[in-house]
This record gives sequence, structure tokens and C-alpha cells, in this order.
Amino acid sequence: MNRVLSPGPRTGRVTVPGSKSRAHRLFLAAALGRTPVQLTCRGLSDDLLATLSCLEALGAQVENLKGDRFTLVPLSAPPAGEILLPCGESGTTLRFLLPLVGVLGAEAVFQRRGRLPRRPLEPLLAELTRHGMTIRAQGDDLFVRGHLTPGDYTLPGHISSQFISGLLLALPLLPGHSTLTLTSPPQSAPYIALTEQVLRQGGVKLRRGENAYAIPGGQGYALPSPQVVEGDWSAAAPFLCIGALRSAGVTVTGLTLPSLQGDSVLPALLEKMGAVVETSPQSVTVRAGTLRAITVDAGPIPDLIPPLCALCAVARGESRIRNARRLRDKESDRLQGVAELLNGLGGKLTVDGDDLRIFGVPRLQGGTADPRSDHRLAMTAAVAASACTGPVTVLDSDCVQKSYPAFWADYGQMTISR
Ligand SMILES: O=C(O)C1=C[C@@H](OP(=O)(O)O)[C@@H](O)[C@H](O)C1
Ligand SMILES: C=C(OP(=O)(O)O)C(=O)O
Repeated sequence: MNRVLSPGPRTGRVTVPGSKSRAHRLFLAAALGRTPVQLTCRGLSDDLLATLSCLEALGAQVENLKGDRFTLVPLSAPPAGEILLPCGESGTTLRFLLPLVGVLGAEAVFQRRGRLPRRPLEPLLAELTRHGMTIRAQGDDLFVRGHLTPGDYTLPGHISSQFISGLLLALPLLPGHSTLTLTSPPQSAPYIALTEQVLRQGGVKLRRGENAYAIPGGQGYALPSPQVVEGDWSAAAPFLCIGALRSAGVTVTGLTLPSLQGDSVLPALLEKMGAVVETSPQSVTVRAGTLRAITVDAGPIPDLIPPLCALCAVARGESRIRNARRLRDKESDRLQGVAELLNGLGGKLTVDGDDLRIFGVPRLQGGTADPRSDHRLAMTAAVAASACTGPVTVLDSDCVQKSYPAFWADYGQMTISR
């Protein structure tokens, strides 16, 4: 559905959904444990529902679903025969479940939608194949069988941290000792820290050396119950950026500080740009200041970059987003996509190799924004509308379902304050 956004700065208060990254990991750890875990996660998104559907297909059970709360009953043995795993467009679901299916020795078909079949997977597939699994692509589906064996695994660190997280979650369940060596320094490193946090909470041990892990086998998950998933800093980002455009500001609740989520660095980045930030244990409020350009390394915070670019588009001076090549491998080519989307609304952005250069202008004009079916680009258009003089038409705005189904409802509740 196309959606027309009125121009102008917004003010209001928003409660964000539970962290998608933390929830994926907790759901897996719960499904692989011995006793049921009660989970509360505000605003389950399509990606999280995909993970839950796959875990159910593998034999776990979702029980007593009431609003945002449910009980996950662990899987014992996966059902015999070919199991269909509907991953939707979720990279995390696919990359985390591939090695786990090998641990379970299940025969499965990973179903991929949207851009997912074209996102990077090769290095992970090569390691899984080298360690006992058979993987065959047919159209958008991946046919997988075989038992994963313990041993020495090697992965590049700079393509997707999800390859690394997937192996770290699965290898401790194998009967023997494994190692995982990274051949290049990890990007998206905070996401690996989130994985290590859930492993610790599940009582799973591993030793981290420099770019290598030693992973004892024969372990199992024992996640304490209940678990309440903390708020999602990536989902909060568009609203916090909108707050920086108006002195009345925006308050976001449901977040935790400090948090291991890499995107929790946003308040510090906004302060550096000149916004006024107040944090309390319950909320974060961002208000306008005189916005100035910033230079940011996209490596640890890829999902923050699109909404931040909308703010940089109207900050004084030239902003630089460095090391942003991996933005090309997300639900869309976000490097090109964010530049074209904001330029279409009156911004001045250029892609310069792996960097983005953003030349701040006083106001954006508005127009049509094509998010390329990418939720983070659709939310970026919503930030941009707050800095526009004319309306913004967002094409295919429902793509926000991937991470934040209530996004437009929450956005619509803010008031436009001129
Ligand atoms: O592990 C995770 O939860 C994620 C890791 C990041 O991907 P990459 O490691 O591919 O950068 C991030 O962009 C994605 O939205 C979620
Ligand atoms: C890239 C994302 O998710 P995934 O890799 O899980 O598809 C995202 O949510 O921005």
C-alpha cells in the first residue's frame, strides 16, 4: 500500500517493539533447552514470526499465546521426512537455522522470499558442507540434509556476522569440541556480543581468543524463565532521529540502557550532531539543537545508517558514512537505495565507493519515496517527511512489517508541530 505522509516535524511519545536481534537468539535458545520458557516480546514482527514458525516445524511448540506473551516448549526430536522452513525475508532466521538443522540431522527445505535468495550465504554453506551437510539450491529454496560434525570451522568476519552467530549458537550442541577461526576482523561485532550474551544466559560456555573461539561440545541450553525481551534500538532510531528535528522532541520508552545492542550508540551520535538528549531508566528523549554534520563508521551499526542519513541530509556541512559496503547486502542495496530515496526528496547524497557523502541542505522538498520493499528505507522516508516542506508518498509502505508492524500506527500518533 502507498502511504502519503504530511510534511513537517513531529512530536510525541512512542513505545518500541522488543529487540528483534535479541528475540531471535532467545527463541532459539529456548527451543533448544530442556524445559519450557515463558517469553514476552512486544510487537512480534514478520521476521520473528518466521523464526517461530520454523522452530514449530522442527518440533518446538508455542503455547498460551496471549498478546505479546507465550511459552516456548522445546523441541525433542525433529519430525521425520522433509520439513518446510518458511524463512520469509529474514536473513537472521536462515543463517541461524542452517547450522541448527545440521545439528538436529533433519531433512529440511529452507524457503526464501524477496531478496533473501540473493543475499550472501556462500562462506557459511561451504563450511557446513565441509562438515557433513548436503545443501542444494533449487530456485529460491535450499534443500538441506546430513549431520553436522564437530571440528575446525573457518569464516570471514566481514561479510555477515550472522554466519558467526549461527555457528556459535549451534556448535556447542555437537558431541565433540569445535573451533571457529575468523579470517578477517568481524564487522557488526555488537551482534556477536548479543549472541555471546544469550549463550551465557543459557549456561553455554565458550572461550574467545583473538579472532577465534574454542567451543566445547556436548552442551545444552538452560535459559532461565521468564524472559522479557528488551526494547529494540534499531526500531527506536527513526523516532529518535525525528526528535532531533524539533524542540518539542520525541520520547521513546521501552528501551534499556546500557544495552549490548550496537544501535544503542544512537543517543551519543545525536548529541555529537548537536541534538539535545535526555535519558532516564524508563525513556530517552531527543530534541532539536543546531544540527551539524558527522562522520560515522557503518561497520558496527549497519541498521542505524538509513535513518541517520535522513538527519544528516538536513544537518549543516558534509557528513560521511564510511565502511558502508555491507549495506548493499541487506533487504535492498541500502547504500544506493538511501541515496536515491533522499535525493528524490530534495537531498544531496552521493555514493563514493564504500562511503556515502551527504551534503546538508536546509530543508527537503518531498515527493515520492521508493523504499525498494525494504523496511528500514520506508522508515527513513518517515524521518525525511519530518524535514520536508511538501508531502511524501511512500511506496509499498507495508514492508515495515518485517521488523515493526505497528510502525505507521506509532508514527501516526505523533502530532505535527510547526
Ligand atoms: O545478528 C543479527 O541480529 C543482525 C546482524 C546484522 O547483520 P550482518 O551481520 O549481516 O551485518 C544486522 O544488520 C541485522 O539486521 C541483524
Ligand atoms: C538486515 C536486517 O535483518 P536480516 O538480516 O535478519 O534480514 C534488518 O532487520 O535490517
